[in-house]
Amino acid sequence: MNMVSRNTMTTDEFRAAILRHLKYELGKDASHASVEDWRMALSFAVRDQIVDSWFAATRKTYEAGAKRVYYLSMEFLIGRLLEDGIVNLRLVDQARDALAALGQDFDTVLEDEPDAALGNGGLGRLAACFLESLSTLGCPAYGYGIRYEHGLFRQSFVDGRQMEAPETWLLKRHAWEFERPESRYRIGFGGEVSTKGGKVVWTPADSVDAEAYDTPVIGWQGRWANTLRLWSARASDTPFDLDSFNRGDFAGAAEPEALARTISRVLYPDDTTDQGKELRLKQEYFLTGAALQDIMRRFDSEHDDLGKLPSKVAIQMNDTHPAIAGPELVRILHDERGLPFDEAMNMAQACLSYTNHTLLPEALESWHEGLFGKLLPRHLQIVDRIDDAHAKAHPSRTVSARSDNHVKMGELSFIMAHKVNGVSALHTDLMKTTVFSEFHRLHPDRIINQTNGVTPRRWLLSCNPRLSGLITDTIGETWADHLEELKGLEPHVSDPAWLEKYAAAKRANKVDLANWMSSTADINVDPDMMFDVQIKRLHEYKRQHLNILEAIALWQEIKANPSADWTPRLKIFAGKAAPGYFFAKDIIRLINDVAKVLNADVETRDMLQVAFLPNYNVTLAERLIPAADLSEQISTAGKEASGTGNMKFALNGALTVGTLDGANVEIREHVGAENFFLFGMTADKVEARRAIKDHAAQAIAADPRLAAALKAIHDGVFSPDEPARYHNITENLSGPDYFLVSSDFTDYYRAQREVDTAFKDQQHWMTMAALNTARSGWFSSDRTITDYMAQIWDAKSLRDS
Ligand SMILES: [N-]=[N+]=N[C@]1([C@H](N)O)O[C@H](CO)[C@@H](O)[C@H](O)[C@H]1O
Repeated sequence: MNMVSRNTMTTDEFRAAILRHLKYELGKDASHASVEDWRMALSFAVRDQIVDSWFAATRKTYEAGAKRVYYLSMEFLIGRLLEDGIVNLRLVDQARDALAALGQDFDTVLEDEPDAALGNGGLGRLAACFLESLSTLGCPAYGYGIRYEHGLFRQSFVDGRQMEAPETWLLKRHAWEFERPESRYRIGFGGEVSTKGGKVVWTPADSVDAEAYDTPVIGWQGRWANTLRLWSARASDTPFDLDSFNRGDFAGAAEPEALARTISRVLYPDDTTDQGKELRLKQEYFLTGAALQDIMRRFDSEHDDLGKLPSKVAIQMNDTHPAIAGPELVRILHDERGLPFDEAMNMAQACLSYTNHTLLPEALESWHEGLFGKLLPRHLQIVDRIDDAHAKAHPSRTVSARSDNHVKMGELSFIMAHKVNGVSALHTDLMKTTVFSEFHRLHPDRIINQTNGVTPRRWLLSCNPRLSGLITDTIGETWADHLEELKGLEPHVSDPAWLEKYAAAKRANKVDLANWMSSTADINVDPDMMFDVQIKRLHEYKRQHLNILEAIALWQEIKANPSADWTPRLKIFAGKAAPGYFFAKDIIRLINDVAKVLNADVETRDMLQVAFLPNYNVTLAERLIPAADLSEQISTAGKEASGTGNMKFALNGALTVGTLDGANVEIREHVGAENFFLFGMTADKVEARRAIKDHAAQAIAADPRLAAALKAIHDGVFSPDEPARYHNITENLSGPDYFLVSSDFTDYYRAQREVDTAFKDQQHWMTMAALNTARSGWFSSDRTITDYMAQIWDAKSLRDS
């Protein structure tokens, strides 16, 4: 059996460590300690071991003069870190037993930790999974991001409407960051560009300081740890204006610090939408400028030959948000280090690579030259020279980084990157045939695919201990960082006794979720219902409104045929809408209004219920995914670049009902078409259908169920006190319906009835579920990062050296 080394710390040693930290770090004795005190004491005890690995990894990297990967991202959706540390250090039993010996409940202590919600959705969570895999693989790396005081807003519902409140993770103590006052950089904005002594000099008008906060990121078995360095904004000069204070202008006195801190105050809550706000551009340059100064300082401290830079530094731009890294690195190499412009440009390009995460036009960042030039006058000049150099090298080109008085960040990133990747096979193909088709013609080898992945430590081992226990009992433990070994489960799937255990794990997870829902959200559900789950950001292309439309049609069918052999189903929704995205917020309200009617309907509620759980975040996902039977991945084909929730569900034995979009395509290839409920138009069919003027009306005319469901919404069945409340939705779905909800409805309804039939045969269903788990090993972020290391970064693991 493939065993993994144990953590040698004993429960007694661990208990002593917790007590030592409680006394000397928190100044508390056990009898007066709060749950937060115990959480902090436990965290410090875990952190001790993480810091040991961290120091060892840092030392090894320096001694080897190794190449480092720098992952620049405006988002790192970390979630909680305590359990992640305990699981990666293999200290679960010791922690649980040590706390029990101290009269404390492990789960209660874990529950006390706030989520670090420093991201919007998939892009941010991917960055966090990538850092954990970089550490697990022992690849020297830094994540660079912003230490937002307020992460993604807290969501609640009032009369079914989304309400937003500031997120306040920093109001609670946490043990995972080390302030680094010595790592502080000045970031300039605005001002003048002049030439002095033949050299171009940029003299910023304003500046803020970026101060570093380091969080160690531990890998599997604690064999390596890398650094997540988050920047916090500080006033460059005097943070406090004493003169104003003495004049009694107290607000004025605090203004310098308050203004500076604005830059790292809050995360912009938009997922796949370009905000285009000045503060956002300032945030992007703040992150990138600080990161590049830090990267160059570290390089200079180890190397005195600038020519070595590309062989020691690999910089990944997580979408276009840090795309200013191109002009900034050229500015440093040309203006400050004196390299000729073309040489500086080529060297920068050799260091830089760019990941595109979406094709949605509204998400592709572009800045008006007025704003860009005002904030970054020298960078605008450099962008123009970069664009001119590219035009000179490619006279036939029809694209540029500068057009319609804007700086196009996608085009700039493409020109400044030596490799550009998409995040699923379909998405990468669509990049080559749509938004980047001309660039692909000019640079046929630059676009490559790196299908996303998820870390199996958080998304299986930690969040689903029952299933993980069964897997380990069956194939040993090395699957945790060799996820392809899950294939070893296949021979056991046909063993009824084994399958029984598999089913029991799923059922017990569902019971846990049902208990949690009744205790926290006062929703009482039967764990034998099918748990049908759609959890992701609210967006029309993700089609949560198609899902609720199907629920309404099913409800109407059940009411028409109450005695039919229906499959009891609970539809669970969770997800936030960007505060300014009103159509998405109306979809949330509609789902809550439908839930109110359906859950109160005594004739049908045993057959169909709907629940929208508030404040979706990483921790709620960890609670929902292990308990799911059905995973809703129903986006309009060609719109979801990859998806990563889809991978987490398949890994945890939820069957997918989905379109051939993003990574759904590859999930279906890996798990087998017979273990996937496919529906809907393919990406090429979508374009053709959308070209038909009245495509929605045709679909509605052809499907009475669809017509009846839309009519119920339109007539105010779910909003009797305001019948016209959802006319904007019904008019959209029977009119423009850009995301083809109506045109895909009939096939979706058909697929859902197939799901109902399949779920009745639990033996068959669980067989399909177990095969999903067994065949999802490829979707580990360890595989993804291994490929990035080989095909983009040319970086090596130092873990076992
Ligand atoms: N921005 N962005 N893009 C996304 C997600 N919304 O964060 O990136 C994710 C990570 O690559 C993708 O899985 C997802 O399809 C895509 O829409």
